[in-house]
Amino acid sequence: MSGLKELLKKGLGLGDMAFNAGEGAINWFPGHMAAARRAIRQRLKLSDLVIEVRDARLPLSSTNTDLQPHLSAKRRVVALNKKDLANPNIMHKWAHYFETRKQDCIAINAHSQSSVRKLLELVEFKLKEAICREPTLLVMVVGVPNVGKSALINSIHQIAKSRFPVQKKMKRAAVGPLPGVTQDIAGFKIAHKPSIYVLDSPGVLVPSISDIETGLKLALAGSVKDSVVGEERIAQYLLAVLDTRGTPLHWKHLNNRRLDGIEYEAEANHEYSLKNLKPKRRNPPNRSDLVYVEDLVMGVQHALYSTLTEFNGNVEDENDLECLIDLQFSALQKAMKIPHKASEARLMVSKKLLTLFRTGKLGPFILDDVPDVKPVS
Ligand SMILES: Nc1nc2c(ncn2[C@@H]2O[C@H](COP(=O)(O)OP(=O)(O)OP(=O)(O)O)[C@@H](O)[C@H]2O)c(=O)[nH]1
Repeated sequence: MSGLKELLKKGLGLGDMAFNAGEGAINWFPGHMAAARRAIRQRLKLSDLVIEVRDARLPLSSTNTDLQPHLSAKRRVVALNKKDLANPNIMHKWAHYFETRKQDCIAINAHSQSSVRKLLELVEFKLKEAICREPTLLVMVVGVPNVGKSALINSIHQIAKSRFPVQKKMKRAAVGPLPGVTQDIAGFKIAHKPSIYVLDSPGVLVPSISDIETGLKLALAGSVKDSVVGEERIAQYLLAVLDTRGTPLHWKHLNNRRLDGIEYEAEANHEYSLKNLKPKRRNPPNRSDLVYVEDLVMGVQHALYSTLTEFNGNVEDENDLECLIDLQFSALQKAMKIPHKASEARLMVSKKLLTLFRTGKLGPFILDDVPDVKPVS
C-alpha cells in the first residue's frame, strides 16, 4: 500500500486541513470534550464494568488511548458495533486478535435487540461470576463520537423495560470515589440479585488521532465531522483505499448480474435496502426510491470497476494513484448524473460516495488491518 501512504503524505493529509499537530497527537476536537473526559473518569471510578463501544469497521482506530490505562484496570467488554457494516470474513480475525489479547469482545448491531441481548448476557456473566457480595452493580458505556452509544443505550432501555416494567431513576448512596459522597445517577436496571444497572453515558471520548490516516479513517466512519477534514479529502482517501485493495475488481460480477436482469431482485431486497438507507425511517420507501438507489450503486460500482481495469498505471505509485482518482471523480460525476458544469461537482460526488459507503451500500468493510498477534502471557 505504498501508493496510499505516499499519497497521504503528499496531498491528503497536509495542505489546509484544520488540525493542530502538537506534542505528536492531532487535535481535531473542540475543548469542551475535555470536560466530558473528566466526567467520564469520575463515573469510571463508580463503575463495576465498562462497555467500550467501538466501530466494527475500526476496531483499533476508534479507541481512545488516553483512557486505556483507566479502562485496562477495569472489568471491560469491547463492543464492536455496526457489525452489519463490517466485513464478516475479516471479523473473525479480529475476534481472534482480541482473544489472544485476553480482551472480552463481541461484535454487535445496536439496532438489533437480539444482538444487544447477547452483549448483556456477556456483561451479566462477567459481573455475576466476579462479584457476589455487592447488592448493586453499575455498568458504564463509553465510546468516541458516532460509534452508536445512544443507539445501544436505547436498545438496552427497551430490553430493561421489558424485564422490569417500572423503571425508576436509581440512586446509590455512598459509592462515590470519596467516602460518604452520595451519587444520584440515571440508569436502567437489567438484572436482579445482584441488581445491575446500565448508566447513561456521561459524554463522548475524544478518539486518539495519532496520525493522518487514523484521522481519515475516523472521518470516513463519521467519528470526525466532515467539515473538519473536508468531504473531498475523505472521498479521495476512500477511493485510494478501494483502489489499492482492488475492491472494485470484485464488482465485475455484480455489474454482470445487473445486465442479466437484476431488476427482479430489487423487489426481494426492499427491506434490506430500506434499513441501510435510513435506519430511523418508519414508512417504507416507494419503489422508485429503491430503484434509484440500486441504479446509483450499480453506476458507481461500474464506474470504479471500469476506471480501475482500464487504468495502465500502477496504484502503488502515488502519482499514478492520484491520476486514477481524478479519472474516477469524473466517471462518478457521470454515473451520478451531476451536470458537467456544476461548480461544486467534486463536492457533490464526494458527498454521495460517502453516503453510499457509510450506509453499507458499497458492501461491508473493515478499514483497520489486523495487527500481527503476539499472544499476551
Ligand atoms: N448500520 C448501523 N448503524 C448504526 C448502528 N448503531 C448506530 N448506528 C447509526 O450510527 C449513527 C450514530 O449513532 P449514535 O447512537 O447517535 O452514536 P453515538 O455514539 O451516540 O454518537 P455521539 O452522540 O456523536 O457520541 C446513527 O445514524 C445510528 O443510527 C449499527 O449497529 N449499525
